[in-house]
Amino acid sequence: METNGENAVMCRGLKKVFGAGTAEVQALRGVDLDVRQGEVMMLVGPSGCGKTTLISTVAGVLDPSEGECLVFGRNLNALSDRKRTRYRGEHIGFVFQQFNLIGSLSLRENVAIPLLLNGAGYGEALRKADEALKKVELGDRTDARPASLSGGQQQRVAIARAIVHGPNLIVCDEPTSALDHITGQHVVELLRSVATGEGRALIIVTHDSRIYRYADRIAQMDDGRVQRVFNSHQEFLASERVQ
Ligand SMILES: Nc1ncnc2c1ncn2[C@@H]1O[C@H](COP(=O)(O)OP(=O)(O)OP(=O)(O)O)[C@@H](O)[C@H]1O
Repeated sequence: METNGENAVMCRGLKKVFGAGTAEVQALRGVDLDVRQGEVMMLVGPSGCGKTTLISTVAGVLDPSEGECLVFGRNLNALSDRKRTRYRGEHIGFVFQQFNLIGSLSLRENVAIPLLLNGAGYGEALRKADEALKKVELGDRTDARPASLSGGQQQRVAIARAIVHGPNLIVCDEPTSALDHITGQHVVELLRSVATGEGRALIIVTHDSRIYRYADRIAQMDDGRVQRVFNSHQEFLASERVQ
């Protein structure tokens, strides 16, 4: 993966329209956003302002209606479906509010899924899954089923699954909202430790003010646009107090 020191993510004039006619929704109305390598960028803003649409577009899951988004210098939307799926599978990891684990599979099988989708052999995939589970301190539970774990532990399995293939960009949609305060903090600390560094970046959509302090920068969205980017959580909280 070449990085050349460029931004991890660079969005310019990103627009996304869902539906048509009277059902038309302009979810993104011209987003400009840079995410630097090595940083944790949090996206905040009221419900419906376009946060999930933005990270889905950045991650190449949705096509923008207009504008451009480069991920490590690459325009995913210019790639064929096959190449884009491959790029996503190799370089991007996803963590959601719901852990989305498969109940009938063991933890190690759940975590191995991205590698198997990328074409890895079964044995190698399981070995790497075990390593990822160790990183999230569940190395002693590899054969367990998800239902036997607490919510925080299940989210840690979901993080192991998001990092098992060594992605450069991890996008998270409300990763702590189903967790209690302390567990949520542990989960974000873990995400920070595994997902940042040169050639990497972490984007977290959140409503959870208790985790703002783990952000390097906070982008505030409203009405389909990034209205302002704060250089620290203190700066963001100070602006909230003024309003
Ligand atoms: N697939 C879709 N089809 C039609 N409209 C959609 C679709 N996905 C999102 N929208 C609409 O786009 C707008 C932005 O939605 P989005 O989920 O990105 O907001 P959000 O900021 O993530 O909200 P929340 O914080 O509630 O999750 C909303 O009006 C939503 O109803």
